[in-house]
Amino acid sequence: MEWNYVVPGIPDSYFERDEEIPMTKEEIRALALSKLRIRRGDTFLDIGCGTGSVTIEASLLVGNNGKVYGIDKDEKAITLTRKNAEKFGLNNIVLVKGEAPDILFTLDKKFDRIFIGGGSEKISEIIGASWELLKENGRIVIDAILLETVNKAINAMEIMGFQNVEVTEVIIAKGMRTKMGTAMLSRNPIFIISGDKI
Ligand SMILES: C[S@@+](CC[C@H](N)C(=O)[O-])C[C@H]1O[C@@H](n2cnc3c(N)ncnc32)[C@H](O)[C@@H]1O
Repeated sequence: MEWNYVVPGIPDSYFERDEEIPMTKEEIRALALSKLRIRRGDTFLDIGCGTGSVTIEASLLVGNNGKVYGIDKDEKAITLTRKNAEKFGLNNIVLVKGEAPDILFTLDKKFDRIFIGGGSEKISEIIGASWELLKENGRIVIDAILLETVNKAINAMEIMGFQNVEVTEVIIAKGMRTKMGTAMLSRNPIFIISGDKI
């Protein structure tokens, strides 16, 4: 599979899927990647890589001089992400099966950018660990569905000392053709939380 465009937002249909494994959908993914402000050569950590769509896009954005680490507690998610990495012909990706936050301390690596797409039950601890793993001037982005996760994430980010903490709520509606015309179907709201380690 080829993606030669310089902007993120690979169509969802380009990815191998498994009905048991969730995926960050293309519009939300494009926004989250934009908030991450990824640079060529960055070292990127994707916590809860799921289907691998964020891992794949980050891999393309950091390029051959960069590196992407994908973590998931579910072996099936790791296998699916690997399949997608192969489908897109990417070789700057390292996949590790394990549960955050514990697995994060075994990586022995510092990161320029961290994305948290899973792990809502332990979000405070995962944000704490991410602070330790982020380089100076590193940036974190968290996708959340639950209000409780947003609340915990903001508190944890403030306690750790993240700067420029911002919360964006996104509600995507997609057009669906009906006999009468095009009806808009809303998806559930997603919160995108971002901050800097300065
Ligand atoms: C919404 S999905 C992420 C989708 C992914 N961003 C993508 O683009 O395909 C969340 C993932 O986080 C994983 N997860 C949840 N809690 C975790 C934890 N504590 N440590 C590691 N992975 C976790 C789940 O197994 C699931 O695959």
